[in-house]
Amino acid sequence: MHKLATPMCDNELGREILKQLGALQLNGMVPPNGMERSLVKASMSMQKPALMEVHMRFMKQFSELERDWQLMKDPLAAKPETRPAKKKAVSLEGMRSIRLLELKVGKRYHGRVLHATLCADAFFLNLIQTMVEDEDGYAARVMIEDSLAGLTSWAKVQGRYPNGAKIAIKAPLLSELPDDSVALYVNTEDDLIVQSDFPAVSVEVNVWAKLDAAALRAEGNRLFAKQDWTGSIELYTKCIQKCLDSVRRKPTSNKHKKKGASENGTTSNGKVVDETVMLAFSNRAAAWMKSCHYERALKDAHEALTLEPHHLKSIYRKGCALHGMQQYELACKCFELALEQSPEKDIKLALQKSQTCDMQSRRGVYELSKYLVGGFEGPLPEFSDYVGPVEIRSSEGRCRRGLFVTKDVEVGELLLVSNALVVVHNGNHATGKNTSPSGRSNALLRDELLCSLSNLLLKSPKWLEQACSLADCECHGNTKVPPLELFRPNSKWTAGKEDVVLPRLKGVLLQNALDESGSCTRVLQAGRGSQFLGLWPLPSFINHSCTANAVRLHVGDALFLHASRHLEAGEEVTLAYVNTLLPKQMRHELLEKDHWEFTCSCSRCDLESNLSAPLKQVTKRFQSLWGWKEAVTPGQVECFKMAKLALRLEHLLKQKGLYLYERQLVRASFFVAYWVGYLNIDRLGTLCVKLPLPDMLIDAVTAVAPSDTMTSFFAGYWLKRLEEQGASRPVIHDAQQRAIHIYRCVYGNQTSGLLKQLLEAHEANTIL
Ligand SMILES: C[S@@+](CC[C@H](N)C(=O)[O-])C[C@H]1O[C@@H](n2cnc3c(N)ncnc32)[C@H](O)[C@@H]1O
Repeated sequence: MHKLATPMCDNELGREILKQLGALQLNGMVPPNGMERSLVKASMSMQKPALMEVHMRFMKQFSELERDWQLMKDPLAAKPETRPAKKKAVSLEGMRSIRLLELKVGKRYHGRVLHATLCADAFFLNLIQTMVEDEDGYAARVMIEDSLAGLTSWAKVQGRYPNGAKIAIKAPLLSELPDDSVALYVNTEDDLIVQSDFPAVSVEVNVWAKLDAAALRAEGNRLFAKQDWTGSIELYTKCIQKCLDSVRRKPTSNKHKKKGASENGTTSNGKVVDETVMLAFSNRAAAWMKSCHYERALKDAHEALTLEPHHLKSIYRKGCALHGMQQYELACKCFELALEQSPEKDIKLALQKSQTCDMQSRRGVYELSKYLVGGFEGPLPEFSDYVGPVEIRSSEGRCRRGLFVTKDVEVGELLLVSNALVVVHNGNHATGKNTSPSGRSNALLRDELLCSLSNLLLKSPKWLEQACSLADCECHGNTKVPPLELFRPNSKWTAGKEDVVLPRLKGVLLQNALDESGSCTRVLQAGRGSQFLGLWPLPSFINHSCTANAVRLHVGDALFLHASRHLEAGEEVTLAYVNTLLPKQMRHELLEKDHWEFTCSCSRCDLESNLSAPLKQVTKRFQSLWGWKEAVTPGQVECFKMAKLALRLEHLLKQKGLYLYERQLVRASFFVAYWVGYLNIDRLGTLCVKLPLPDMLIDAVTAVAPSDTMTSFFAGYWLKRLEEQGASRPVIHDAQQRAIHIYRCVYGNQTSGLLKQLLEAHEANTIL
């Protein structure tokens, strides 16, 4: 039964209505359970169509409810009431605009105003609820808390907040609701101003109208110094507009305009029309840069240079914008040009950075050693993207597209490097194009990621096109193979006409966002939370396999993809989306839980399906014992049971007469059962003697997941054990070579010395 919350209203009539509504509920005349929940759920993602649909359904039911009640009480009272006259002394003076998508959950925006249109009929339960749409077409649910006094019926509420009315929300706050959803919260009615109450935008215009162009630029500089990039951009824009308006008004300026006017109305004939406008363009370029709008920064730097070709800061800013767009070669040229004018340290450093990135993106050579040893400490570096010997191609079956190698590739060879479009961390620090620190649940991480992504895509047509090229949940026919140029630094790429809607973006994230889990994932992130969720464009084309052949190594926001096996030219590159050292049924459950929306039918899954009934029983037993999997030292009884299960499996494998490779695949699925036996060899005695040698298990897990943490951990453990037992030198040498090979699968083509160092560091931490 749907339950109405306690009303916020102390009005007699309001209480009466709610009491009557309560009575109606008992007669079954209530919105179905979950209706309100669907509304808030829909509002979380600001998907206008979904939000509207639930809102309308709710509205309809609510209005029927109220009409029934009115008719019951007094048939005449059912007529809509007129809007109560309500005059307020309101002012929006000095407040700057903000858009819905710019709002962050939990942050109140003082001094900002959200201009919007009511796009649904308002209604109320314990507070007034309605929907607004901002000028970008994004919609949100609004909850007006302190608003019931004098508005005790649906008709009155609608009269006060009529559909289509323009409103302004002062100091907006996107607030989290108890069920993890978000809504725009307005604490008092005074913060929500309906248009007829105020002379809309004109107040704001008047404030700035009083200032001349130089004062507007100075005001922009002041906001820039306060790191208010959006605010400074607004003021530089007003300054530019003012200058251009005055130029247009002067008859002499029209002559300039005819000769070589750019689209902004400035001249490109080398003569400086107005220093103020040039500086405003240049400063706005800096502000765009700071908010990661690199294309816009480039355009403004270009405008400034059209007016003053030798303006040092504009040349430097143009270089920075090009660097941000991964046009490293062109960026270097700008910095070299700037250095000819002034040997400033900042310019030298910028040149060095662009040269390094240029080299990395062309040759795929990265210096990772200092992040691999030394506990991954130190500041996070910037790595450029790199597209190695890979291509995107149509893939068979349900996979649509996939990533394939274009030549034979050896173990450890770097296939690509990709920086996150967006990433959110469940921990402390975060950097990158668009990252945000938090301490949130998985669902909220996803929402935060969606919010960051939708903001980011407004900033660059290239990022937008990259996101649009990815698959979404509904398989909306996205089988087009995008050109690799879209992902390659320094490439010539021209923007298409991509557009994206939020529901599709949500689908894109569900299908492509990667986290820290999976058998072929290693994370090196100094000082960050270990949990993250992000979107890396090119790696999003890699399909899943339960015997994957590549590994992703996360260093900061960069994802390094290495081959973890030898690959032949034309072979598909695969990653394990989930932990693959588990039985088929558990792998499939994990894939399903992670919203991947496919059932893996790789040869390993097929093999396990073919072993059907007997393997099913072992799996069931394994799952029931799996509860204590994380415990390093489970009780002796559990260890005994697990080890016995491994023996039962060995018996089954013998009976079925499988090939060695097939046996390895199945053993790897029950890795934990063997592992517990080996770890407790001293406690379990004769039982463990019957288990196959640990070398066989290492081979099995290497065959399935050469880069899994467990694989390298186990190889390191066994090496240490052999040394302690005083095994012969050749035996220890072989174990060491095998462990180093496994480390190469994980960390890529590092020197043998470095891999040995890593192995020793690992051994020191091994629990024995
Ligand atoms: C990260 S995308 C991989 C690229 C995707 N195939 C494409 O065309 O863009 C993940 C989606 O690819 C599909 N996929 C990945 N691996 C698969 C597999 N082994 N079998 C079937 N579909 C798979 C699923 O639809 C999955 O949700």
